[in-house]
Amino acid sequence: METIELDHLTVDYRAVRALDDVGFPIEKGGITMLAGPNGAGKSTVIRVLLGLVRPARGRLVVDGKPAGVTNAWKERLGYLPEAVAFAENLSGRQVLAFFARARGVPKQRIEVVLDRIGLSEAATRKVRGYSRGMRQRLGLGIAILADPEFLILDEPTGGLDQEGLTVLWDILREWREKDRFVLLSSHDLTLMEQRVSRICLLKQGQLCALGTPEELRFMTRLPIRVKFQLDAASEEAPIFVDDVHNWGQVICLDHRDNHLSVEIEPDDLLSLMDIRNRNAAAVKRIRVEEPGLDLVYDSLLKKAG
Ligand SMILES: Nc1ncnc2c1ncn2[C@@H]1O[C@H](COP(=O)(O)OP(=O)(O)OP(=O)(O)O)[C@@H](O)[C@H]1O
Repeated sequence: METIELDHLTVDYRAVRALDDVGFPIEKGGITMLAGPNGAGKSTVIRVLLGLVRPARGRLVVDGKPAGVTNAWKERLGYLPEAVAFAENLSGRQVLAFFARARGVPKQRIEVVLDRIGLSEAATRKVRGYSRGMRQRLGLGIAILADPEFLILDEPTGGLDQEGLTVLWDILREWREKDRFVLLSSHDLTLMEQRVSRICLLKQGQLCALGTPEELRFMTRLPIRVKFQLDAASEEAPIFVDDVHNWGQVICLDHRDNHLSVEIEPDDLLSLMDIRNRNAAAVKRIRVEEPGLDLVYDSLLKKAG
C-alpha cells in the first residue's frame, strides 16, 4: 500500500450526522492523529475504516482507487479499541493465542509480542488479575500481533503508566521506521505532540484543521514567550531591558533579577532578536517557548465556532 485516503465521508446514525464531508490522507511512514472534543466524530472515522459503519457518502481510497472494506483490507489492519475487554479467565498468553489462531499468526509471534509489550513475566497470569495498564498493553499486543500494515489505535494512552507509554512509543517508532500507516485518536495532546506527524482536528463531525503540529501552531498565530537570562555584570543589560520596554510590540513583560520574559507575536521574534543583537553582551542565554498543542487546539476549536 502506498496511499490511504478518506474522501468526503458523510456518516449518519439515524438523525445524527456524525461526519459531514470529512476527507484527509493517512500518511505513510507517519502518525496521523484524530483530535477533537467528545462527539466530534473520531471513533466514527475509525468505524468506517473497520467496516463497522457505512458512509452515506464518500469512500475509502487506497492507492488512488476507491476501495471497499473487504476481508483482504481488514487483514491489513491492527486495531486497539477505546475500551479493551478480554475473557477474564484466560491468561495473557492464551488471549494472544486465541487472536493468533483467528488471524493465522504463527505461534512464535506470541512470545515476541509478549516481550514487546512487557508482559512475558505476567503471561501465565489470568487477565482477571491484570491492572488497567496491563490490559491496555495486552490490547496493543493484539493490535500488533499480525504485524499489520495499518495500525489503528483508539485512545491508546488510556491507563498506561510511564513504562506502558514507553511500550507504546516504541511501537509507534517501529511503525514509522517500517514506513507503514498509523491512525490514532487521542485527547492527550501534550503527550502526543512530539510523536504525531499530522493532526486532523474534528469538531461536530466537520474537519476544522489538518496539518503538522507546526502548521497548526502557525495557523493560530498565538503569542510566543522569549526568556532571556541577563548578564548582571554587563553594562549593556539595563540598556537592553530599557530597549525592550520601549519597543512597543511587547504583549506582556516580566523582569525579575537577571531574567527577562517577554510575550510577543510570533512575527515579531526577528525584531526582538535585532534588539538583542544591538546589546549582545547583555544576554547570557535565550529560550523561546512556543504555545503547547493544548493551547493551539483550544484556539483552533474556538475559531471554528
Ligand atoms: N451508535 C450511535 N447511534 C447514534 N449516534 C451515535 C452513535 N455513535 C455515535 N453517535 C453520535 O455520533 C457523533 C460522533 O460520535 P463519535 O463516537 O464518533 O465521537 P468521538 O469524537 O469519537 O467522541 P469521544 O471523544 O467521546 O469518543 C456524536 O454526536 C455521537 O453522539
